[in-house]
Amino acid sequence: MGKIFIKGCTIVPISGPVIEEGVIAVDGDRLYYVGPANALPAGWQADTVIKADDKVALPGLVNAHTHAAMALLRSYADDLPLKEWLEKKIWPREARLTREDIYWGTKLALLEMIRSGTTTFADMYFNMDAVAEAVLEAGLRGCLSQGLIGFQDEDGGRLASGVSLVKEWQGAGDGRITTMLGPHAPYTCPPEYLTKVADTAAGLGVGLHIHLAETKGEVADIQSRYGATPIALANRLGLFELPVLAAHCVHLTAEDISILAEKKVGVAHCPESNLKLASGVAPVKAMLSAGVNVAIGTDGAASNNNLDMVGEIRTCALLAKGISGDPTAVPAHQALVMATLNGARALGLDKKIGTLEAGKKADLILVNKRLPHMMPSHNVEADIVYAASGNDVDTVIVNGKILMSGGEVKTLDVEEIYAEVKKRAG
Ligand SMILES: N[C@@H](CCSC[C@H]1O[C@@H](n2cnc3c(=O)[nH]cnc32)[C@H](O)[C@@H]1O)C(=O)O
Ligand SMILES: [Zn+2]
Repeated sequence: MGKIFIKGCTIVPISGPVIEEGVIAVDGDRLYYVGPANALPAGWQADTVIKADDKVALPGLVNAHTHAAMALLRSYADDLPLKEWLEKKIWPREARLTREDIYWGTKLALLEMIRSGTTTFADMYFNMDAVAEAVLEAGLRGCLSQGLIGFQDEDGGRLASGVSLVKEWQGAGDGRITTMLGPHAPYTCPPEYLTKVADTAAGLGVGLHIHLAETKGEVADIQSRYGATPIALANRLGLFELPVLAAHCVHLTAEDISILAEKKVGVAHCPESNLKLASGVAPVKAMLSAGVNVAIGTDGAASNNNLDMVGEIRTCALLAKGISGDPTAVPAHQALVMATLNGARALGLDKKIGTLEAGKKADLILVNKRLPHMMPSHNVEADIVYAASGNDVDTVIVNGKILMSGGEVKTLDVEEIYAEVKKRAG
């Protein structure tokens, strides 16, 4: 750790206007100064100096919905609707995954995330202690939840392991690991089970990570079983009295949108997964104008099929315009806010991360702008959203530690990960 001085970069702080030729001073795990070069207090000495006049600095990206270990199942089953994809392909394959498979699949995902500028991710899977170990090693930030499928949890063993995850890992890695409980969805968790999970989460002081209103089929099914939309059902059961991170939220009524806004539910919009599974397109413009906190996630690499948040931001912005017929929907700055500050808020981390401001944790990325597709730089936020890709990320810092520089990830052994995942891909 120590002190890092990044000089000469274009800064996109998210919390304010773009700063040209700015500097960032990192002291330990925190941002000490972010601003124009002439304002840094005299006598501030750094251990590491990064010359960044050809770079753009942004807050680290927040991937608000993943199943990281599914990187092992990348391109394992494609071109199917959600129900068939899950029931016929994914769940039978997941039943054969070992704890070690999940550890190595997660390491592959973390490598890909760091490589493309993600510094924080919200993950729902199983064997989450293996995921936590991988997060400790890789150095990024993870908000982890044990996925809970109610009808597979007759004896309560899965809920118990979700509880252990919270008790054993909350705050680990200097606070880099936080936890939630992960009731999978209203179609896999009956109402009594959802209530039980919510009560348990309330007792532990953590939030919930759930899939809601992903497909038309789900909405029809929940409506006919319980006489309410998935959102209204979750509200009726009291889930939204807790902090909730709700993935997808594709098929919504006007009333659903008001509930999401009023209850301050964090929505993880996953545009590419929704497109690929043909689940539909979430009403992002309507949610944002109603004041819903909409963040961006990739979902797992079996339904995306990459974890590149820079690409996901672009898809989000383009799709919102295309579907609404309004080119002003989700402008570039808004798309970046969604992928940083809104993600931080949805994970309950906005006091710590999400913007580049003195006092916040030092989670930031440097993106190369000395590239043909980033020239001549009329508007750097638009360049990032509409022209860049995750490959352009050069440097990643989390909690004041350099995880990648010059495109080289320092905390993970790339060759070892490739060998392990190839071996386990069957
Ligand atoms: N079956 C697990 C718990 C589920 S983890 C989360 C689950 O969500 C599944 N999943 C991945 N993407 C999606 C999606 O888009 N919608 C619904 N489920 C998904 C994923 O395959 C995984 O089975 C156990 O043994 O305890
Ligand atoms: Zn998911």
